[in-house]
Amino acid sequence: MTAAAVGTSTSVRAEGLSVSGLTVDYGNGAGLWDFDLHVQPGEVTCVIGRNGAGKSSALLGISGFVTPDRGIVEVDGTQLSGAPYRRCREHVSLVVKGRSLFGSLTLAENLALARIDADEFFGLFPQLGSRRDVPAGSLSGGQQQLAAVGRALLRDVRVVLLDELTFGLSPVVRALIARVVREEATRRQLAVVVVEQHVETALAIADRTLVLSEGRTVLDLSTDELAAQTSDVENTYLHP
Ligand SMILES: Nc1ncnc2c1ncn2[C@@H]1O[C@H](COP(=O)(O)OP(=O)(O)OP(=O)(O)O)[C@@H](O)[C@H]1O
Repeated sequence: MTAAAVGTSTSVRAEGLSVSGLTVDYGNGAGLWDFDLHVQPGEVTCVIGRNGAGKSSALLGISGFVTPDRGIVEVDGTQLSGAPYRRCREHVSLVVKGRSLFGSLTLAENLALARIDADEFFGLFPQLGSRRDVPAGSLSGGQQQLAAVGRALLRDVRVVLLDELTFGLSPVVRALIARVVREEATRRQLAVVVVEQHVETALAIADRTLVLSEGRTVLDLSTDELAAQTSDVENTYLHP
């Protein structure tokens, strides 16, 4: 990776998240090249592809946790700049793989730290109500993932990036998360990007789906187009 290529400027205003030419070159032949994306407020875009395709690199480059070699990231027409914590605080929620709560703090304390309205949160996930004052580290994996997703969706941001949000979860919890993400994207007019390995999740929540292979976008599909070629996409780009 080279020094930050993302500076500060304002271009023609486009609502939502716009990414153009995002390139993350790890210097070992792997990474992400010339990644383009536009997600309008209220839309969900899924990014799918097999292991190592570059999906996480896209989210890390957008959020600034990895410094892109090239590319422009804009939220509502304003180019993002600055350290990752600033980007995440002001514009972007990012849920990474694994759990992203403070394990020694209670669920309620985790929410307070992110300035989330607890009533709104427990309205989304009433099944977590009884776990409110339990240390987040002692919640089950699925409960922690629900909490991390809810916290990301309810923060005062315009863009939500979710990496493998259904990884390792039961079908019931996967369906619950998918429903909440879809509903909150619409209700809060969020631009949401979801990295996924399951076409079924993309079919359930996405307006568009990008398929990555070896660091490049090989397909950009509407949900109808994805439904029409699900087995081709799975056989060519998802299965080993
Ligand atoms: N810090 C790094 N240094 C060197 N190579 C890296 C680094 N991070 C990722 N890579 C490589 O870049 C490529 C893309 O990785 P990335 O994690 O973005 O893929 P992914 O599609 O998210 O994969 P997975 O589904 O397995 O998480 C892979 O070949 C990976 O090995």
